[in-house]
Amino acid sequence: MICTAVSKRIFRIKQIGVTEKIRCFHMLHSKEKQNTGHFQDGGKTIHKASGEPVTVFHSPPRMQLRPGGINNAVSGIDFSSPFSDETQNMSIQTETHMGREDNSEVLKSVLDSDFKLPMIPKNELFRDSREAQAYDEDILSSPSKAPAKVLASSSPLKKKIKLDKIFKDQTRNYSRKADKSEMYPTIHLSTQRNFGVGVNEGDNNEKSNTPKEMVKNVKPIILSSEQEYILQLAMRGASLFYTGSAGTGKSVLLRSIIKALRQKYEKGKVAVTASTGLAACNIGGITLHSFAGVGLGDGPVDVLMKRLKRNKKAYNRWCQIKVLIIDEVSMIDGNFLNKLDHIAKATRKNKRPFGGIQLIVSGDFYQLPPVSKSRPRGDMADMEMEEAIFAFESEAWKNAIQCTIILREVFRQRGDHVFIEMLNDMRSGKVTSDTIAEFNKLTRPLETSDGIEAAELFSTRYEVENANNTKLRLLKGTAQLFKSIDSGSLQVEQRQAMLNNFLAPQKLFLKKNAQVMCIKNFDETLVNGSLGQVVNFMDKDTYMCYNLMKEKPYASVEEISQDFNKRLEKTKPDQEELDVEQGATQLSDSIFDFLNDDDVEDKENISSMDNSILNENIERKKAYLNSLHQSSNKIKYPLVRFLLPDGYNTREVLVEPEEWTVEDEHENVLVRRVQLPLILAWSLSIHKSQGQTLPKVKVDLKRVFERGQAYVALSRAVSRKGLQVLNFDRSKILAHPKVNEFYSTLTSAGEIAHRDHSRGFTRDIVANLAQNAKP
Ligand SMILES: Nc1ncnc2c1ncn2[C@@H]1O[C@H](COP(=O)(O)OP(=O)(O)OP(=O)(O)O)[C@@H](O)[C@H]1O
Repeated sequence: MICTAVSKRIFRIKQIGVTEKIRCFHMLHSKEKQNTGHFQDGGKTIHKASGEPVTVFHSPPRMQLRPGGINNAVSGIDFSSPFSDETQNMSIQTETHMGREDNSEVLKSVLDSDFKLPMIPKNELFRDSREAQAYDEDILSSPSKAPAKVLASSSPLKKKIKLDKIFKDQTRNYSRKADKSEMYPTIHLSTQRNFGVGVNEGDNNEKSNTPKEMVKNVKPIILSSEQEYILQLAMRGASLFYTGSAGTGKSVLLRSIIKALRQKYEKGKVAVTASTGLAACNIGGITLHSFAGVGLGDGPVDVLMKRLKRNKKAYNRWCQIKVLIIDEVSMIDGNFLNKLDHIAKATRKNKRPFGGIQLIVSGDFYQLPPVSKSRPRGDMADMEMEEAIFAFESEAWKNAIQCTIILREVFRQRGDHVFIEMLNDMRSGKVTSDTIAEFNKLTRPLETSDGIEAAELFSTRYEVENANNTKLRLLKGTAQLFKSIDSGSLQVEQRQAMLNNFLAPQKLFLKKNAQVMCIKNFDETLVNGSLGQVVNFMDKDTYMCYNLMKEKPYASVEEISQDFNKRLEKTKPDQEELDVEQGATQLSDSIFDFLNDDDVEDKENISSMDNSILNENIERKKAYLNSLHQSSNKIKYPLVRFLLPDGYNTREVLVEPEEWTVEDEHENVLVRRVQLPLILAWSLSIHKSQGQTLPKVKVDLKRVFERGQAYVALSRAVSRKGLQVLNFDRSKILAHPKVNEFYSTLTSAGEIAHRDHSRGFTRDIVANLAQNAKP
C-alpha cells in the first residue's frame, strides 16, 4: 500500500483495502508526530515518500491521556453484531482545543468515504505540498476529472455519480463537526477487517479491482462528543453508569470502552458481563452470574461466599480484575448487586466499594426490568422470597457509582424527529393525545414492492418459530441446510448453554425467496438488522464470475473467462466452510436482469453495437455462468438481495460464514461458532430484537405483556415510514415511577461539561470531572 498526504485535505490510497486505510492513518500521524517531537511508538519503515521514512504502527500503542498533549486512543466501531470483528488500534492525536483543521479530519473523510480514491502510481507521488495542493485544487475545481462513484445496484451501468459533490459535502460536514466539538476532545475511531479471498494483500494495482462485494469493511463510526466524553471518563478510572433512550449508541460506546480498557490493562483485568446471555453475547462477554461464580445468587452472602470458595477460578477472577463491565443493567436485581459488593470486598480484602474495582455500567431502565426472584429450592426453600429491586436502588450502587450520565443524541431515528418525540413520550409513560393519534395512523400495511415484508415482532419464541417455519414451508423449492461449526474450551454442556444465547442458529434452513436478516455489520449499507431476500444459492467462484460480468457489461465471454481465471489463481483456499445439506439449485433468470438492462447512461455506445451480437453475447454469458454453477462442487451460499437503509434501494451480496466468539478476561476463547450471519426474519422475538435497528417492523401490541416491551419493540424502527403498529393501547405503555424519578436526576455529558466549562475548566474537563466525582 502506498499512500501519501497530498495536502491537508485529500489523501490518495493506492488500494482501498481496509487494513491499508489504517496504515494510511498511522503514517499520517506518525509523520506529524515525528515532526513535532511527540512521536512515541512505531513499527517498521515500509515506504519512502518525499524522501522521508514513513513509520507504521503494527502494535497497538498504550492508552495515555495528557492534557493538551498527544493521546493515544483506541479504535471503536459499531459492532452491533453479536461479536466484535477483528479490530485494530491506532494512534490518534487529540486536542482539547478543537475547531482547527488537522490531518485527522482529513483522514476521517477518507475513512468515511465509500468511493474508491484515485490511485497514484509511484512516480506520481508528490514531492512537496505545493505541488500536491495544486493537484487537489485542480480536482476540486473541475468535477469532470473526479472519478465516478458507482453505487451498488442490480445494474452497474445504472448509477454512476460524480464524485465531486460527495467530496465537497464531506469536507463541509467535517468542518462543521469540528466546530461543534469545541468542548470535548475528539477521537477518531476506526476499525476494519479484511477477509476477502486473496485480495487486498500487498501492493498490487490489479487487486484494487476487487469487486466491492468481495471486500467487506466495517464503516468506521466516529463517536459523538458525548460518547467520547464518557469514554474518557472510563479511561480515567471513574466508576460510572451511562444510559440513554433506545438508539443513543450505548452499545456502540460500550464496545469502544471495552476495547480501550483492554488496551489500557493487561489480560485478566477487564471483565465483560451483562445481565442476560443474549446481551452478554452482544458484547462478547459472559453473564454477570457466571462471572460471579455464585450460581443463581440466591441466599445470604455467607452461603454465596462458601459457594464461591469452592469455585477457585471465579474466586481468583474477583481478586484479579480491575474493571467490571455490566451491560443491560436494567435486568439486574439490586439485591444481587449488594451481594456482589460484599463478595468483592471480602475476596479482595478491601473495604472500598466493590473492593476497589472500577464499575462501568450501561443500560436503560425504561427497557426490560429486573426479573423477579423465584423461590429458592433445596435447603433454602424455607427462606423468604426476595422482591427484586432496581439496581439503582441498591446500597452498592449508591456507594460505587461515581458518575451517572445520560446520552441525549438519538442516532437510530435521527431522520424522523417526530418519531423520536413519540418514543420519548411513551418511554416515560406520559403519552399525549397527539402521540396516540400518530401511532394510530401507523396501522396501514407497509410497502412490499421490493419483495421484503416487515419483520413482525412477537413476545414469545414459540410464536416466532411458528411464523418463520410456516412461511418457509410455503415457499417452493428445496430447503438448504447450513449447520454451524462450534468449538471452544468450555465443556460441552456449558458450551451448549452459552451457544443457545447466540443469535446465529445451529441449524439454518433457507430457501430461495426466504426473508432473512443480517446479524453482523459489514459496511455502511449492510448492517446488523438489514433485511433481505435470498435470491439464489451460488458458490464463491460462480459469484466471482457473476460480479465480473456486472463490472464489465460490455466484455465478451472470452474476456470474462480470462479475467475470471486470473482471479481464480489469486484466491486462497477457504479456511473454514460449513457443514451443509444441499439440494440441487439452479440460477434463476432474475439474477441476469442486469445483462438486459437498457437503461444506461451510455446509450450511444449500445445503439452502435449490433443488437444480435449483443443478444448472443448475453445468452453465452448466461450459459457460461450456468455451466460454472452446475459443475462446481463447492458449497453454495445464499445470494441475498438486501434492502438498504434508505428503505428503497437494494444490494446483492453472497453471504459467507462468519465467526462469533466469547472470551474470558484472559481472552481465551470459551465458545466459538461459525455460521452464516443470517436468521430467518419474517418474524423476530422482541427479546432478540433488542439492540437491533430494523428498516421495516410490524408490532402488534395486543401480544405485549411486560413493562418496557412495547417501548423496546417500537424503538427498533428507524422511522414511522418503516413501522406498522396494530392495537396501540395506551394502557400497555407504563413506566415505573421509581424509574421516572431516577431519570429526573440524571445529567447529560454536555451539561456536566458546561458546568465545568463555566467554572473555568477548559483544558482538561475530563480530569476535573473525575476529580469532582464522589471519592
Ligand atoms: N456515534 C455514532 N455515529 C453514528 N451512528 C451511531 C453512533 N452511535 C451509534 N450509532 C448508530 O445508532 C444505532 C443505534 O446504536 P446502538 O445499538 O449502540 O444504540 P443503543 O443505545 O445501544 O440502542 P438500544 O438501547 O436500542 O439497544 C446503530 O445503528 C448505530 O450504528
